[in-house]
Amino acid sequence: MCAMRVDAKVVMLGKESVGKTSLVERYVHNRFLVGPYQNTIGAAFVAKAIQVGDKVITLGIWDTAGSERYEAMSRIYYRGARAAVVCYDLTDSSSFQRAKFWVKELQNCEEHCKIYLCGTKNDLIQGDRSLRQIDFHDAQDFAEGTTTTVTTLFQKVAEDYNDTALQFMTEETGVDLGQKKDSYFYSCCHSN
Ligand SMILES: Nc1nc2c(ncn2[C@@H]2O[C@H](COP(=O)(O)OP(=O)(O)OP(=O)(O)O)[C@@H](O)[C@H]2O)c(=O)[nH]1
Repeated sequence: MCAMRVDAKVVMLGKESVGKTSLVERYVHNRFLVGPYQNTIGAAFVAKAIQVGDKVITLGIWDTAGSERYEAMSRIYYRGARAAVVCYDLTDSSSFQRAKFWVKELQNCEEHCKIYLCGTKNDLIQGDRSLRQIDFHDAQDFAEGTTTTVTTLFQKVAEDYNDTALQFMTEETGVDLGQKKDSYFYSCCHSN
């Protein structure tokens, strides 16, 4: 058996039932789980290799449980993460409050973790605009850019990781790097 070497740890955070597991399932296995909702207990791990230019970056994705009951455990999973995908349900304003909580916590505790804010269940608001509870501009206040699909979101995570890794290498050799970006946000509006 051959174990996969993980280059970057990625953590999924957000209120329960916002769709973190569905997002990871969609991205890694290209499927949407049907049937009754099953909450994540503790956390689940999956690794995925992504081509970035001529390199292959392997993301190790920790899908945490959203229930506040598991909050202390989620903290263990974000330690040392290079990226956090913080999810909120576009039809649930309380999930946006919870997302803000995680963003603040990551900003305070994980200075090298890049934060990607991700609005989920876009299909529901496409079907009925009145269901939208979080204004695009509210999310934009937290975001520096947008991606539209799950694939582009994780591709961006891998590319940003690659750029930062290169930056650290250059720093060590003492070459001038120009501007340094430590932490910023991306917003993604799809779960497909
Ligand atoms: N309509 C719609 N439903 C979704 C979407 N993503 C997830 N769901 C549904 O929302 C429910 C919760 O999805 P999960 O992916 O299990 O949510 P989670 O954030 O992992 O939940 P926890 O494990 O409790 O933290 C399930 O019934 C999903 O089918 C989406 O994009 N659109």
